[in-house]
Amino acid sequence: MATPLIQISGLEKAFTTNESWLGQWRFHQGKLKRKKDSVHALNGINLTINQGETLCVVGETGCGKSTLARAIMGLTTPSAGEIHYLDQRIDQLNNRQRMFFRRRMQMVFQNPYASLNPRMTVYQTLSEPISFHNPQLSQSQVDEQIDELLESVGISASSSDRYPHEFSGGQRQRISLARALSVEPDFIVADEPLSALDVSVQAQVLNLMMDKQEERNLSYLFITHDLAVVEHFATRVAVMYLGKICELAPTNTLFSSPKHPYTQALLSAIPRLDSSIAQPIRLIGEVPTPTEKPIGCVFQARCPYANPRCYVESPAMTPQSDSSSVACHAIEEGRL
Ligand SMILES: Nc1ncnc2c1ncn2[C@@H]1O[C@H](COP(=O)(O)OP(=O)(O)OP(=O)(O)O)[C@@H](O)[C@H]1O
Repeated sequence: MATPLIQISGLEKAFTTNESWLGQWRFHQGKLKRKKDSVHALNGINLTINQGETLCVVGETGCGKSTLARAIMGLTTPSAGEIHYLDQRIDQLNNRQRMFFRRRMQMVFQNPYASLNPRMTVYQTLSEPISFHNPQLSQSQVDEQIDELLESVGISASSSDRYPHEFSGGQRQRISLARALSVEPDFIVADEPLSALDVSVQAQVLNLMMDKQEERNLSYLFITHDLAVVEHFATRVAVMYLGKICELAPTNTLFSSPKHPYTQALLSAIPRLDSSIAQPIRLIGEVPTPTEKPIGCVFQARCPYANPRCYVESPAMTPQSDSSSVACHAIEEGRL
């Protein structure tokens, strides 16, 4: 039985895009009115991440994947909803209260060069979190941990006095991973950690992450656009569209029988050698702007199965017989 590590319920995030008081005034029907413009990045996310699993989040650009990751890590404050780490609510913590969770939860970013301090050597980058979270360790114990950590991610311990710019992209991402692992977390959020790397290096970093997961029973929230990586790496997959999850399923189930029309379109775009597999599904219609809070199903404008109900009522995530859950009226009504 899977044990939930992170539980997210009703998570919403709206960004105000015209913060300045002056910028909020508009002429509307001959009258001057004040209006804050918002981008609704997350529109009610419910999600559980279990201990030891890799939950991959996929969806097209701007659907809210990074905002979800940042909200979990406390890097952006949600507008509504709750996030729990085991039985502790963590979305309202101040910096001091969050300190314990910084140790338990770490993040690896897309661009390893931007996320490493260029003025710090690898030794300094790693010794800071280790010493901060383990004040009882002597200097020689810290040094020993750094050497072990570097060797474990395939970086020679003798290069610890070098700066980030002296390493390749793949090596820098390994150092970022070593920094995340240095505090022995339970959970790592990885926001497109492979996209800045070339394909052979991607495979090395991915294998390293899988090894570390096995060694330490780590849980990952892994954001990627690469469906081949998802198929290889994920335990479960959450498909997002316009700030909502439209399908959540074990990886095999999702790839063998995608249910939501958006998931079907997304997976049909994967090039396959087998020509008997159906042609890519082309989605028609525009992606609605996230400045308007969606009414009804978020996918309505592009869905070939949309009926009047889809324009007024938001579909709830409904469990299916094969352990997946889908939010779609057409499936619920047996039209798909
Ligand atoms: N700080 C911000 N201020 C205003 N709008 C923002 C901010 N951060 C994100 N957004 C908006 O929120 C929406 C979701 O953005 P987010 O970065 O989470 O998407 P994403 O799915 O991670 O995209 P990508 O795959 O391109 O990284 C987008 O419309 C984006 O423009």
